[in-house]
Amino acid sequence: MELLYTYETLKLEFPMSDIDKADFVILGIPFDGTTSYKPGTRFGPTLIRQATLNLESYILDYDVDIADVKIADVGDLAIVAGNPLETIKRGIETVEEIKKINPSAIPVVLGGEHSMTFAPVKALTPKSYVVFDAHLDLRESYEDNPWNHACVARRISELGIKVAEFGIRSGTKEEVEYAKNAGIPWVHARDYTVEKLKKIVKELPEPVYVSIDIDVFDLSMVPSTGTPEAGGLRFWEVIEALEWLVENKKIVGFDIMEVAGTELGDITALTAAKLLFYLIGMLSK
Ligand SMILES: N=C(N)NCCCCNCCCN
Ligand SMILES: [Mn+2]
Ligand SMILES: [Mn+2]
Repeated sequence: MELLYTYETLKLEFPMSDIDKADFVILGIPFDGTTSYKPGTRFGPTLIRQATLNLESYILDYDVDIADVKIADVGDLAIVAGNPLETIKRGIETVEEIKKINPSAIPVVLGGEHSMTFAPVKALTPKSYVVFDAHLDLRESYEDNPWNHACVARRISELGIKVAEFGIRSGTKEEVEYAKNAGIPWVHARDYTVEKLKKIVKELPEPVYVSIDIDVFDLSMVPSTGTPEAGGLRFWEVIEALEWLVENKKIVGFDIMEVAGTELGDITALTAAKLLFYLIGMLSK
């Protein structure tokens, strides 16, 4: 089924479901028009899908086989090159189309730069936004653009959605001030513990949208990303947090953003593909 603004792309290797029968609907948003350091996150959706070919579909520790999960993949959004706001508008319309066809499906967005997260969040209207990221993303504007990827959490906060951030190790004094005044809790990567996450997240209203900026992981695991930062979280630390989140909060959607790269089999895409399987797996258990 073709939606207004999407086109067919590489699919996962096992049979995919139709949107109306799916539990998860994958949408790629290959936009990297505002990336400020390393380019290439436009290739993220394709690189992540291709990296899943390397993985067993059976998740040992969950006893869940992703191949048995009803997943639809609508392909990638037809972006508007260089225009984040127009692309976001198309993204909002597309996620709304998906929910109209199948209100119970969980949209899964593969980025593309983090500014695109505004689209599923605006379409799904969660009460809370939990983000794993190296960056606060609370700038008012960056490089003369309020829709820059460094501003996405601020645009979401301005919708009245409760924001909580984990794995942070980059931001400006102004962003820290904004977080304080807006009541946005955030945990620095060096101080992170799952107990601190639980204490903050358990107070958040539901439903929750979960966003993973792949640069939350340590640089060694994700060298191909828009703005890489050393000192990140470990893979199983984030999985442990997500498992608790999924167990304790209603999740309306999630995304994996800022995966860049130019080569098939890039380790950043492999990290993202494993994360994608684990997220779908834990939500399917
Ligand atoms: N959310 C983000 N990815 N933020 C990145 C902002 C750009 C940081 N570069 C600072 C440049 C100063 N030399
Ligand atoms: Mn980000
Ligand atoms: Mn980031």
